[in-house]
Amino acid sequence: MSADHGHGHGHLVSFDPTESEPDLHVPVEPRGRAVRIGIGGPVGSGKTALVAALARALGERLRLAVVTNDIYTTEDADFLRRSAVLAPERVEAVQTGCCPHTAIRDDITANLDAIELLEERFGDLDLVLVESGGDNLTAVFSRGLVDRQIFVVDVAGGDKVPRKGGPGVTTADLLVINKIDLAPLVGADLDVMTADAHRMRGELPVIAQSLVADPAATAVAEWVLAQVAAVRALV
Ligand SMILES: Nc1nc2c(ncn2[C@@H]2O[C@H](COP(=O)(O)OP(=O)(O)OP(=O)(O)O)[C@@H](O)[C@H]2O)c(=O)[nH]1
Repeated sequence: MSADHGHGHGHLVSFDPTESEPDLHVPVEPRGRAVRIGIGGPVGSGKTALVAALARALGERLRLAVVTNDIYTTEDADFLRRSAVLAPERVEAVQTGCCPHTAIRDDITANLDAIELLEERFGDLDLVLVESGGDNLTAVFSRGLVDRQIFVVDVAGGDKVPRKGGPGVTTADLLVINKIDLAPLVGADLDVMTADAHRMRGELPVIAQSLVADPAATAVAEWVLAQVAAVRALV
């Protein structure tokens, strides 16, 4: 439905901000495999930096591996290998060659193959982090690929991002508002961002963080540990 408001065109107004394309895959069985957590969000919001922080925080406590998704390159995997936060062979890159959301939502085969390769290489793994390529606010992971998903937005994208909605912001198991150290520099109102995020998400959690101030992403790392325990408890 479009709303005509007197200046010659209409705006679409009837979208449900939580709506996403149907998930084509059945939720993955938790038995006998690593817990999988997807990390998605717009380009440059800090997904790779968060993966590096989690590897730093949890690498000693969990048997951890990472799958990265890039459209044309293996940039994110190369960054993680160079940053030496985890052994290079613990990082597998998927080159999506198409819109990143397709590879995490519709045709998830390349990501499932990468996870399988890591599981074969390391035997028992506790956790696989799957980083999506940077996409838009509509990109979410299939439940056939991951058990939980984190959506990362950043203050540099503007304080209106949380209230724009989209299934990442509204339905991800955790919303991270990243780069809060930059809020004064870009004129973003953190209180507005956080309040909008809670309004859009109901009971679902929101963490505001700066990886500059806290390179170990302490609050997100704690959330991840709790999710690993929760998924394990289902088995
Ligand atoms: N100031 C500040 N910079 C950050 C923070 N987190 C990440 N960055 C920087 O933001 C830039 C983008 O971070 P990335 O982790 O590469 O972002 P990304 O979401 O993985 O990007 P794509 O994979 O291209 O979508 C890098 O220069 C990071 O160092 C933060 O909390 N504060």
